[in-house]
Amino acid sequence: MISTSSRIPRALTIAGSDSGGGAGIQADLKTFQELDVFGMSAVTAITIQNTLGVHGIYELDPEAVAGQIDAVVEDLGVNALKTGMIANISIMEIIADRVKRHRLFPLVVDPVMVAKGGAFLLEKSAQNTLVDTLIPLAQLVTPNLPEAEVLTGMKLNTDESCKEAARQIHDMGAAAVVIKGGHLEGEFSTDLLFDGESFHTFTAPRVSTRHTHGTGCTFSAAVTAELAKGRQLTKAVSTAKEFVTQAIAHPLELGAGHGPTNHWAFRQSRTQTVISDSP
Ligand SMILES: Nc1ncnc2c1ncn2[C@@H]1O[C@H](COP(=O)(O)OP(=O)(O)O)[C@@H](O)[C@H]1O
Ligand SMILES: Cc1ncc(COP(=O)(O)O)c(N)n1
Repeated sequence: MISTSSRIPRALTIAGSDSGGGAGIQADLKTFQELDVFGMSAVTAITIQNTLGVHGIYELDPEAVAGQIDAVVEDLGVNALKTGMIANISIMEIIADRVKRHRLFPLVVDPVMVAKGGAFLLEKSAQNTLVDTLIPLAQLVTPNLPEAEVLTGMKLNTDESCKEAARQIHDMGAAAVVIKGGHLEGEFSTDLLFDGESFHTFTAPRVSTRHTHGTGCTFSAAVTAELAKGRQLTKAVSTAKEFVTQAIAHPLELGAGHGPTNHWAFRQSRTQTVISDSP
């Protein structure tokens, strides 16, 4: 029998564990699975977390993070990877080392800094280290608005300022940038992609909901899954936008706080069949 394993797209997430299952490693693996991609993980930190917030963080030894990356790369192979919560500079530096050593590509960097509840998921002094380590290695960086402001030092309150920020992050060495518009207000939620040559916008109706825990993780994981299948960047971002929009629009209403999104909503939106009662 001919082995088909080499044709199965495989994606790696390097991120923090969210015990509540809505963000981090758990959101990434669910998203990979929903998009028919085999998911693998390298955990950077374990968070004690639920919909009410982050109640504790246990950072892993950088060598433990590197060991997980080496183990999956050397045996299973990685078609695309993403980073999420990185916790500290030592972990960031060892991830950058492994990306270079194994020539891992394409790399999606979600520059996770602060959880929606306010907890720091990356030590503050490491925020700008991203610019010297991982951003220059990235095929795509996916900051939300506050993260783009930290990276560029700009106040982002107009379309033109967002475009300028995207240009600046591209100039830091990233091949492409998506500035996500979830933190804005208005009828629509629009994300701005700059691929080094042109700008593309991805717009969906804004859903009025408190269940937006893990939206950024889910979006960047969906882009990574699509890149693992060999999709072109604009198409991958477009599918990811559709995935996260469905996940937000069909909330599961779990937990007493900011609940998770619905990771199976995208699949259901594609497979819904019309049931007819005629004989
Ligand atoms: N209320 C919402 N309605 C529709 N889309 C949203 C909403 N909030 C966020 N999004 C989308 O979810 C994705 C993640 O964005 P955002 O929430 O800004 O990221 P993060 O979780 O990193 O803060 C983006 O595609 C954004 O447009
Ligand atoms: C482990 C982990 N990674 C990322 C996030 C960010 O998600 P959000 O901004 O929705 O809180 C999180 N809360 N926890």
